[in-house]
Amino acid sequence: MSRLVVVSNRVAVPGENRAGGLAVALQAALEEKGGLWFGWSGRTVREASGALHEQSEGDIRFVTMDLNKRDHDAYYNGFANRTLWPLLHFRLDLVDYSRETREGYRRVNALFADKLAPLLREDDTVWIHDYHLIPLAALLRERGIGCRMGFFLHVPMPSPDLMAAMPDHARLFSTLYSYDLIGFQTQRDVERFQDYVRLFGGGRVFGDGVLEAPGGRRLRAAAFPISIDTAHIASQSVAAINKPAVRDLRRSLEPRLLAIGVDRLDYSKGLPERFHGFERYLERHAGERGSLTYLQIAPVSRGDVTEYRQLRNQLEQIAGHINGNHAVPDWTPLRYVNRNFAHATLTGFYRLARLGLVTPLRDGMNLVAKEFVAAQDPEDPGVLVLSLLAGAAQEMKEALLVNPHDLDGVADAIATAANMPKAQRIERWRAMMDRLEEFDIHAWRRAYMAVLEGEPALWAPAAPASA
Ligand SMILES: O=P(O)(O)OC[C@H]1O[C@H](O[C@H]2O[C@H](CO)[C@@H](O)[C@H](O)[C@H]2O)[C@H](O)[C@@H](O)[C@@H]1O
Ligand SMILES: O=c1ccn([C@@H]2O[C@H](COP(=O)(O)OP(=O)(O)O)[C@@H](O)[C@H]2O)c(=O)[nH]1
Repeated sequence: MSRLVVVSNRVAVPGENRAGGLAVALQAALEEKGGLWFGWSGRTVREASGALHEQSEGDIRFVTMDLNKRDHDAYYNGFANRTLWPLLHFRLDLVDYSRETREGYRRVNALFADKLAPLLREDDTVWIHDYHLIPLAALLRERGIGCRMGFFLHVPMPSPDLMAAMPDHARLFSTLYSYDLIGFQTQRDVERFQDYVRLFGGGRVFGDGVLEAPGGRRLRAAAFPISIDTAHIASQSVAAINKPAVRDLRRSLEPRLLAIGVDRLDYSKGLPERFHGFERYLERHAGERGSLTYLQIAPVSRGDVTEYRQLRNQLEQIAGHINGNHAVPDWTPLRYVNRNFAHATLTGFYRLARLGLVTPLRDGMNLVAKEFVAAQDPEDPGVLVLSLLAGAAQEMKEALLVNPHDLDGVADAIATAANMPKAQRIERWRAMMDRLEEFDIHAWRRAYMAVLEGEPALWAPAAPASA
């Protein structure tokens, strides 16, 4: 059996407790089979980039690499998060492109390849993750690595015309042809990538997910919707109810219902729109005022990037405005917390909540939506209000699906969820939970690996027949 080597920018090294679905999901995926996890150490150093650190936990060996400030600025803060992130989230208006950060991105990817290549064995299976590392397979192949290599894109694939708007797009995106399998979150992402290959990428698209690159190399592209460790989260949420932070939250709410949002502080998550939607709920459903408290957990993310700092200021202003207008001496409608919470604690918060608010403007998947469902009490589950524009909406049709730009729609969905009879809540929850139990994070890893390792598997979580 070949060894699994996972490569990602963000690595959940033991003791690390940072928000982000990729690290949470890959940790769960690696726990089952073990392997090597290679990536950035999370440290920016004064010296030259490239020092390696190694540690092990269980069957997982972690090897991480330091980056210096110049490289980190160009690669992570710059090209990854100011060029590719907005582009891939359909935000051409926020794309900041510079040749300098593009070169920094390439330089760091080349360093990843230099440091990783000597650690690889011929029969390894290498699984590279996300937009930070698009050219890595091509760079490894230049260094003589011949083993199977797969890529998984955790974020959306936008329409081809948007991709083609990025200067020099073909130079970057054509490096994807060096992989054997490219995984996407949804079928729509696959289709948009196929359109790009056909229209701008000089390649051909065949049935069954097969693509042909210019020059004749063949590879596959398919959808593998990422998931969560459903059974683990369900049992964690029961135990978490006794954690002091969860008990304190419950005590502070009574007798009011809780609506919860948990998102990195990122413009893709639609937080200003959600706050405004909540305010619209307070106005449109004035009779219910005081019956529900909205807790938004929003740990600061990518705080060195200008757009993220501006978002933080904007949210502070909107939150102040909402509470200033609607709070009464014994009730604050919106609790806005910029702290990162341990995953286990969050499961307890989810279980307390009657509503989960997940309304991104675009999201590759959104694991919080799935975690919220997995953490509910089967006898008295909460209701998920979910954006149509999150990848998760493709599989979670029993949520209350909303367009996050439609503030009245979000307001009314909050009211509907708050008043939904128990029988209907149970019915909707059960359907989503059944699917999450079947297609959990382990099924995701196995399905991807089965295709990458050459044994085609059917991975199509059946969409429910009706909403
Ligand atoms: O590593 P950071 O810059 O701190 O950001 C955290 C992660 O954000 C993004 O997560 C995505 O992956 C999730 C799991 O597949 C998915 O549910 C979500 O929709 C995506 O936004 C990013 O893609 C990761 O690389 C980051 O580590
Ligand atoms: O304070 C926090 C906030 C979030 N998360 C986790 O971060 C992940 C966020 O993943 P998601 O796919 O929803 O979005 P991303 O941040 O990856 O874009 C989820 O597993 C959350 O439980 C966490 O551990 N602590």
